[in-house]
Amino acid sequence: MPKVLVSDSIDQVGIDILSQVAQVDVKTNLPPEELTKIIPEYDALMIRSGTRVTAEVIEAGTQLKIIGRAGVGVDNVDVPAATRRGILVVNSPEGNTVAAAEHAVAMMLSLSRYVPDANQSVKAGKWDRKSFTGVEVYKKTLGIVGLGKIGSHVSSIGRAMGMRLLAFDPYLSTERAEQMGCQLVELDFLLRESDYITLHMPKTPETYHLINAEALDKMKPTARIVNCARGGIIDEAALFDALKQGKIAGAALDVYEQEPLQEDSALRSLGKELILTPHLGASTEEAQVNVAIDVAEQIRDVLLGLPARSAVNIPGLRPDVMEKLRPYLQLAETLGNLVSQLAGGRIEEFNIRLQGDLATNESQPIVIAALKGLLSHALQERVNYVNASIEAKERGIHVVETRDATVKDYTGSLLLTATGPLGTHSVTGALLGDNEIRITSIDEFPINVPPNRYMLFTLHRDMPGIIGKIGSLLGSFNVNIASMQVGRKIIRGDAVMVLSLDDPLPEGILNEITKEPGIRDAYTITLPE
Ligand SMILES: NC(=O)c1ccc[n+]([C@@H]2O[C@H](COP(=O)([O-])OP(=O)(O)OC[C@H]3O[C@@H](n4cnc5c(N)ncnc54)[C@H](O)[C@@H]3O)[C@@H](O)[C@H]2O)c1
Ligand SMILES: O=C(O)CC[C@@H](O)C(=O)O
Repeated sequence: MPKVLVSDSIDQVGIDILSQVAQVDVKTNLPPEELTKIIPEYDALMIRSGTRVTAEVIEAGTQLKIIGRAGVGVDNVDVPAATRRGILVVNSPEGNTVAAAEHAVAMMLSLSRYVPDANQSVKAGKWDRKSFTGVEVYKKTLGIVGLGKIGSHVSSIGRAMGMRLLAFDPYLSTERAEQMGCQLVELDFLLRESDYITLHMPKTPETYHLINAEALDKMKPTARIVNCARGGIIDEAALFDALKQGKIAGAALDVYEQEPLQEDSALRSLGKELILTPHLGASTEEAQVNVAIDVAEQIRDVLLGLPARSAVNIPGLRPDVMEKLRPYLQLAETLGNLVSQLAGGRIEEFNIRLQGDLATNESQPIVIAALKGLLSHALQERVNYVNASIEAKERGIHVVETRDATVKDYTGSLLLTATGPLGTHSVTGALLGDNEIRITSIDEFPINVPPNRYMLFTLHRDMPGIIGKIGSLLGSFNVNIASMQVGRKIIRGDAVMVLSLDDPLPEGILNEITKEPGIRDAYTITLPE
């Protein structure tokens, strides 16, 4: 019988499902070295947010076939390490949406009426009504940052409470936001206008410390902010200062830069202007049943040799089909991610062209992988091989799929074209003999470069000296160039330059590059590791 380790507390309904096919051991609060020691015995691991599944744990898990996260975020799992070992990582992208949204609203109302402090005061034997005069949310402006599943649910509750709704989401169309009764605005406007701000986006390099001292300075002195998304999106030190100095009226946090929150965190010393909960967003009976069923069923199915329905890293395909398609799925995801960044993220139209040997009906998973790549910059681990098409549809992206078997440059190639705020951009890619990914054209300019974590693309006039200028400019910002290639159609016409960089591009440098004579446009790209 296979063995499953459950290392965080999950609802009994999940244990019952797993017990149908496996021996289930529940061992919570394991120190990391103990987990690494016992993991070789197990075929599956089921966790919540408490267990850190590091590359070391994955390396030690020689029998592991699947890691199930009873919840959405897989930021506590080293997913690339699992993928390298062929271990499925599954989650429950929607099981706790309502719970998290309701917790954010509860925080907003508690902040407005000082419910936690008033309760403590009465329990301490007092009858103090004066200290707890609150404010109403009716007719106030609610700024939602990240209008995905949870943000949308918060918007419908906000609307029902008579609030004016603003939203900032760089990956969502104005039409989709309007359908939810929200006015899509820039972040600056939202920060300045909102009485309440609630955060519902993933933690990414882009959103890390998005709410810093500068952002807090822009908020009204009467504004209140709620973070039930991920720790690190708000700079906690800056928030402490802003609350202490009365720059904003209040904040409520469910998530922290470090969890559990350090015992000596300065945040614990603040008064009724700050409400803290211990990552309770998903802690409802209903959500815990939903996520436990969602994930336990997937672990059970995989142990029975069936596909998983919500795999974050590998689609649920038959192993032989998967073996053949795996390099193409990687190609499609990488190109999808790249073209979405070139087009500016908020994609309106997406064209997927399967060429050469890929122009068959068996290539459908490649189309899905391209969509997953397209959305992954915005949605991170919440987009998977199952929901990618639905997510694209719900975001109003017009997807066109074509096949052309006559293109013979490579055995099979993929041409992706996306239209977004930065215009229409295209990228072609193929696999070399040893399944190495190559980007073979950008905006129809022929190139031949492997994808890299950090890349810079320029569209420029092909003229002497331009490459040297960009090289020196990057050097002056201490950015090391790993490789460089130019693609052009005619000599001294337009050209693209593709630079693979060892370091991310520092802020402001893109502006400097576009100011150089001859440079028409420049784009910076970050691909997953
Ligand atoms: N506190 C909890 O217990 C709890 C429970 C569930 C989810 N969460 C967290 O809540 C957050 C939202 O989850 P969801 O299920 O709604 O995700 P989702 O993927 O459905 O929505 C996320 C939204 O954020 C947007 N986004 C991406 N980058 C952005 C940026 N830079 N600025 C603004 N918006 C951006 C995306 O376009 C998307 O619309 C996640 O961080 C998730 O991990 C927390
Ligand atoms: O309670 C949990 O397991 C964390 C929930 C939440 O942060 C998630 O990512 O699903």
